[in-house]
Amino acid sequence: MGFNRPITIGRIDYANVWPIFHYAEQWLPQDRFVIDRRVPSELNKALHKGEVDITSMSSYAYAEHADDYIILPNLSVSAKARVNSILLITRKPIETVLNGTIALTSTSATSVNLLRIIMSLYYQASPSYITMEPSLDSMLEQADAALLIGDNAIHASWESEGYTVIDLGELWKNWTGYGMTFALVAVRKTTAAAEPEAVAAVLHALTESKRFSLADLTPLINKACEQLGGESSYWRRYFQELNYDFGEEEQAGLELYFKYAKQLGLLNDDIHMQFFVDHTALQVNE
Ligand SMILES: C=C(O[C@@H]1C=C(C(=O)O)C=C[C@H]1O)C(=O)O
Repeated sequence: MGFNRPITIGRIDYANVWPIFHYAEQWLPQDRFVIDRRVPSELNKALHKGEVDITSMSSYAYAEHADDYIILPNLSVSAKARVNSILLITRKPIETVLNGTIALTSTSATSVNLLRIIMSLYYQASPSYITMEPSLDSMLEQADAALLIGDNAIHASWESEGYTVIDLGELWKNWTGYGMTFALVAVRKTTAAAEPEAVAAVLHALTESKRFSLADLTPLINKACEQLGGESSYWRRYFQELNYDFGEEEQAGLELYFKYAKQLGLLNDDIHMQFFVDHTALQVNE
């Protein structure tokens, strides 16, 4: 029983998902699929409310409603170490920050909770937190440090002379030995049941887009320089240091994050990740 309407796909409105979406958008027919671009925190809510059917989203927000969602396999926004766009930025000594106030971007779910985990379990500190729109200057007027993600973090890092900048992907790697998965692509269970072929088509388009993008980063790098500024060498390294897979290694890192989040009361339940299986790919030979 299919939907009598187009399938809505949520696209994170940051450069970090470009490899997964760049080509896919052109390949998915517009009469069947609608792309909705928003920041992660808005897409997280939209999936929960059913305003989007399939979306790139915060891995933390997936976990909050894991029973209602299914993960599209081997797609993510992860980092093996440095992520370059999830940054705690301050002008003050770290001791002041640990005992002070941190402004958190309103656009994130994974990274704000990663920071809480790092503060509690790594630094054994309990700073105060306030949530704000992502603007470094106003955040640092009201707090001792700011957590930014995505394009806002990238732009802030280009203007960060004289600031201390902590890359949370790098800190997580040095602390735990694991990589970190910040975003996943998930589908509502009801959509996967009603529209398995459409979901399989989206999975195929995103997987092929990732493959094409990573085989030749130049078109994405040119687009990033044009739309977001910066040097092509920056963007080449940015896309190369991100990791778009979600295999055993990435799952192990994310499972540790979920475990710490539960330990701190940031998640209620143990998470059992469920993956979409593309039955349309199974050929029956008679
Ligand atoms: C690598 C990133 O990963 C992301 C971080 C997210 C979060 O903190 O909730 C959500 C999606 C991604 O945008 C980034 O934002 O730069």
